[in-house]
Amino acid sequence: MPVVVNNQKEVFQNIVASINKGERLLAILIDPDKMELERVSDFMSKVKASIATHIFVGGSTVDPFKTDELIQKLKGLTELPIVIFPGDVSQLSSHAHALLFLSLVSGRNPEYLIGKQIEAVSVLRTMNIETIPTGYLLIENGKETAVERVTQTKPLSRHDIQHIVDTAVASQLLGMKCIYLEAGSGAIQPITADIIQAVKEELTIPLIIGGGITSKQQLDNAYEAGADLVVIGTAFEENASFFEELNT
Ligand SMILES: CC(C)=CCC/C(C)=C/CC/C(C)=C/CC/C(C)=C/COP(=O)(O)OP(=O)(O)O
Ligand SMILES: O=P(O)(O)OC[C@@H](O)CO
Ligand SMILES: [Mg+2]
Repeated sequence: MPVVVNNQKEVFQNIVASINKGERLLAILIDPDKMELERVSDFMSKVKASIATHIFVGGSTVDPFKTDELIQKLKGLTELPIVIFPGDVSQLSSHAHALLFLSLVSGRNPEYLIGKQIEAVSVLRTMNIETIPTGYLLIENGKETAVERVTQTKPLSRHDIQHIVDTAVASQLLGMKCIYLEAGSGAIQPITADIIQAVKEELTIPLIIGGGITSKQQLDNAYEAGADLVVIGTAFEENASFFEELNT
């Protein structure tokens, strides 16, 4: 069987089309380890009434099979594209619409630069899922993050903006279709406007921003600075009324 990977590029192309129309995209990140299946239906009715445009599913550590179970359930409850944001190969599911094919380019751990990706190929061969090559940059936020622990890598200094920009541009030159600047789940300080602006200025591909965004103001700040798609997880996990705040 020929190797993978899909000719449909719908999710990515729709992201680009939306950006070109000036739309602001918002992904709600659902962590399979933190979302009980009984709660999904109620949660998704709030998502439906919100400004969310995408569902991301993933976690830095997740029980095998939980992702697939959750995605199957989500599919009956939403029309939004469901995109896997994987911490590991065990999170791949044939039921998702797309997969962020991440490489952790801020780190120097070969497992997360190319090892997991090679491991994923034998699984991808069995599914027909759109893959979106994504350069993933972890930026320090003031406390150690789960991604740092799991990958045994150091985040980039938030003060060395030039190095962050150069890392993002190198990723684009390597052929990445998206850049994801990550402050980490529950970050004390989200990615700053200065960093977003400087990176956006030199990129021609979509820019994803996530980590530590817990207010409408912070969300708007990220868009104003140049974020194309913002990812929010923890704020929805910890504060059910955040959905209402977003709709104001
Ligand atoms: C391409 C494939 C199959 C795998 C990629 C593997 C790579 C490079 C992963 C990048 C590093 C990593 C562990 C990313 C995790 C991304 C993620 C889903 C973060 C969200 O989880 P958190 O919310 O940070 O952590 P908690 O689970 O602790 O809340
Ligand atoms: O959970 P939060 O802090 O919203 O972060 C979202 C995502 O970028 C984490 O990988
Ligand atoms: Mg989390």
